[in-house]
Amino acid sequence: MTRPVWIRHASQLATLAGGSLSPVTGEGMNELSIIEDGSVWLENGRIERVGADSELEEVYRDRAGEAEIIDASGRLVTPGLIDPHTHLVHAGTRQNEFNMRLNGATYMEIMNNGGGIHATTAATRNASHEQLFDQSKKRLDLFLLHGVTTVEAKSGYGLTLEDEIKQLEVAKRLDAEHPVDLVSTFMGAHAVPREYKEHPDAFVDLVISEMIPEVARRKLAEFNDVFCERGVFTPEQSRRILEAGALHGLLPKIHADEIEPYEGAELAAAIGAVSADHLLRASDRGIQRMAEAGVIAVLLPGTAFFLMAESANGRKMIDAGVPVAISTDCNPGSSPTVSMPLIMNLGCLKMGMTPAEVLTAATINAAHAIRRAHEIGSIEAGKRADVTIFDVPDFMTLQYRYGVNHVHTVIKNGKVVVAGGALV
Ligand SMILES: N=CN[C@@H](CCC(=O)O)C(=O)O
Ligand SMILES: [Zn+2]
Repeated sequence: MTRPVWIRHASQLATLAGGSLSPVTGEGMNELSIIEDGSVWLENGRIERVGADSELEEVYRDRAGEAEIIDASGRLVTPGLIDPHTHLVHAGTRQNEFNMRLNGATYMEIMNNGGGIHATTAATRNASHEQLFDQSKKRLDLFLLHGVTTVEAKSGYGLTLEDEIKQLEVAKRLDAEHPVDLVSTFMGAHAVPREYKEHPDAFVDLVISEMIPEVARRKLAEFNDVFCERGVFTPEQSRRILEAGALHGLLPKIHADEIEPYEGAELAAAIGAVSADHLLRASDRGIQRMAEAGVIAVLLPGTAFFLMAESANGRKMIDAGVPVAISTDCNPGSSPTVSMPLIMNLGCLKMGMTPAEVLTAATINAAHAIRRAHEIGSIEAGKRADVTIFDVPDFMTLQYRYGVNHVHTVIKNGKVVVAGGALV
């Protein structure tokens, strides 16, 4: 049995309370529900009580001896960060392509010439379960060191039933064996594999008739995602794939309007997707429709940064009433980072978001984007005891002193898993 943990005297305890029922929008994204000189009691893996330190002192004085006490004086305490969009489970790296892009090649040119997603697909197909597990676990350790306690992970580098299942099984094992929780998404429609180059519709049929039913039958994923992009999957193919997934209980997500405007945001709204992700080139009409339909925009400013493209217009989306979440998009081609703190910095610097908005986007709205807001994303009694402590005094300094990992302590399920910036 783990001891209770009592976090005391946080200079700012950003609880993000009050947003669990529906994604936070508009001015609400600036409301962090901060408690100064804040205090949290964690017990049996749950948050038991949250409030001013003087209030918890009254309640827990007699039990102080039982608890592991963490003095958070001068520090910022937030919900454990949540990354709602990653391609965590993959083999190999693509620094050669980075160099090619720096020399003028484009992301899509590289992919159309057999590199890009195809290169990682070949490496992932060739890797054993054990090799994939080891490589992905290293990345997951780094996520934890950067304050992240829950990660969404997509398949999509197998592109055969067997290899997609291999990726999803690695994710399932990581979820079981690693402190970070994983939420799985099936993304068999990440690219048309080379062997189907001349018959893309036959591959779409395979995804629909064989892959989706089997992944759902084995309960290996909760979400279904597709790369809707000119030269990859058309909006019509994407719609078929997402509707087929929904019939099997897989909730739709979509990689939309990343490289070119392609009516992905409009499609997300039309089918009621949980989220539309990327949106660098989303149209004003698409943004409006997403706001009306309540589709969450999962914005990935690291991808725009690394692809040297103009970022999604987070400011415009928030002002239009779209609920915004942010994510690393961790993958070996377009965003090989594991740093949610850096992503929050980029949210401010490249997407016009405020320090408060990026924290909302990386916690409670990220929880909504993976349908976990009833469990995580805020520091409220009854929720899972996932908490991150930063060695900065307030949420503004977290963005101001950019590019640095300020994570000091991470508590996952009520257990201290990072202390003094190192894995315990
Ligand atoms: N755009 C599609 N998929 C990934 C990149 C995958 C890769 O390049 O390996 C993304 O979200 O950016
Ligand atoms: Zn992605």
